[in-house]
Amino acid sequence: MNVAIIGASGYTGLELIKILINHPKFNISYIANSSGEMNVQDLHPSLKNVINMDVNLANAQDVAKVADLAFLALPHKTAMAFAKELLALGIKVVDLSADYRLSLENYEKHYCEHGDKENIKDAVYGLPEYFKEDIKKAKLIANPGCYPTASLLALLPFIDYIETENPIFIDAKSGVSGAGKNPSDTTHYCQINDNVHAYNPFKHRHMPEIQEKVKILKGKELAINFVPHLLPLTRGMLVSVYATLKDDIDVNEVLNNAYKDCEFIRLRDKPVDVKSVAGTNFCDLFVTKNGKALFVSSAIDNLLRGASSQAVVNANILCGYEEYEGIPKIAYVP
Ligand SMILES: NC(=O)C1=CN([C@@H]2O[C@H](COP(=O)(O)OP(=O)(O)OC[C@H]3O[C@@H](n4cnc5c(N)ncnc54)[C@H](OP(=O)(O)O)[C@@H]3O)[C@@H](O)[C@H]2O)C=CC1
Ligand SMILES: CC(=O)N[C@@H](CCC(=O)OP(=O)(O)O)C(=O)O
Repeated sequence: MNVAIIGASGYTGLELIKILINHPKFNISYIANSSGEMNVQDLHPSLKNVINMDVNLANAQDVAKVADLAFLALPHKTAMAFAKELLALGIKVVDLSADYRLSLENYEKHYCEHGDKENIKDAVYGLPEYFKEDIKKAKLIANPGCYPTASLLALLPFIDYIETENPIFIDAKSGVSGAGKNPSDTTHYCQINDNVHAYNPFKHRHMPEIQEKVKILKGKELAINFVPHLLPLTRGMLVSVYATLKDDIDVNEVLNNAYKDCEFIRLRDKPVDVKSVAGTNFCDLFVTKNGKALFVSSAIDNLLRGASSQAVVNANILCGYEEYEGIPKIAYVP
């Protein structure tokens, strides 16, 4: 199947190219950014002698001539304009931005006015472990945020077993590539190097995304206290969930039962780390308890399981391929 990548000059766009070059079923037929008129090797010198393609100025009509499915690796707000046009042209869309992840009401509360109120209703949240049947039938996939991916995979199996009156904390840490390729004061080398800090505590836009999906899947409206941190790493995400158990349960059994048939979840018997998942679609999970205190830890690669490889898994499921086809599994270790 021919596919397009729009936003190919960004960090997640590059990861999409790298995965799709080796994919047994997808063929990259169109790549674009906001300017075009260059070769992909000018954008990404790391792809020299690997792929030789023109980069186009992104245009939905042109996509429709050469592709059946498009990956949108674009900023929020920009993505919805392209998605709307592509869907009208009969192109399936996997959107890596936040534009279709939330209900219309929640989106407009936490982002901005929505420019595609028609399609947001039918978008499917692309967390394969929980929405696979819906993904199979979708035309538009909203790929989850990186923090919600790591947080939901750790938290969801325990929702039925924790005291929901006590605070639930999610302490999350991300590598700097999570902020995209454009540098800012916060991501400047001198600010990030040898440093670590929290940002937007209890106010980050991924908190409502986590809460909304817990409500949909578990029927519970929970106050989840989400605090992200920035780490001096290029890629990687480590999430720690702290909550209180109702009863003395076997926490490993809960996790095992939740994910026993899941290709891309690995249960670890020691606390997880980001390097063991870097370059892969795995989410590694570890759980332990101290009396009623619960600790669940999850690690993903923010650019892959948190974005591009999860997007290709969603496309695999959507197209009726095996979910693991062409998906990276070997980590960048050491
Ligand atoms: N980085 C991460 O870890 C994660 C990112 N995401 C989401 O994925 C999306 C992409 O993120 P990321 O790759 O980090 O972002 P980058 O900032 O690295 O890249 C953005 C891309 O969008 C392109 N672009 C911007 N405006 C336009 C336009 N009007 N027309 C065509 N192309 C345009 C840019 O092209 P140009 O070079 O021409 O400006 C660039 O290729 C975002 O929505 C982000 O929130 C989701 C999960 C994790
Ligand atoms: C380190 C860093 O800045 N991370 C980004 C999240 C990136 C991401 O996955 O989320 P979206 O797709 O919702 O942008 C942030 O905190 O906004």
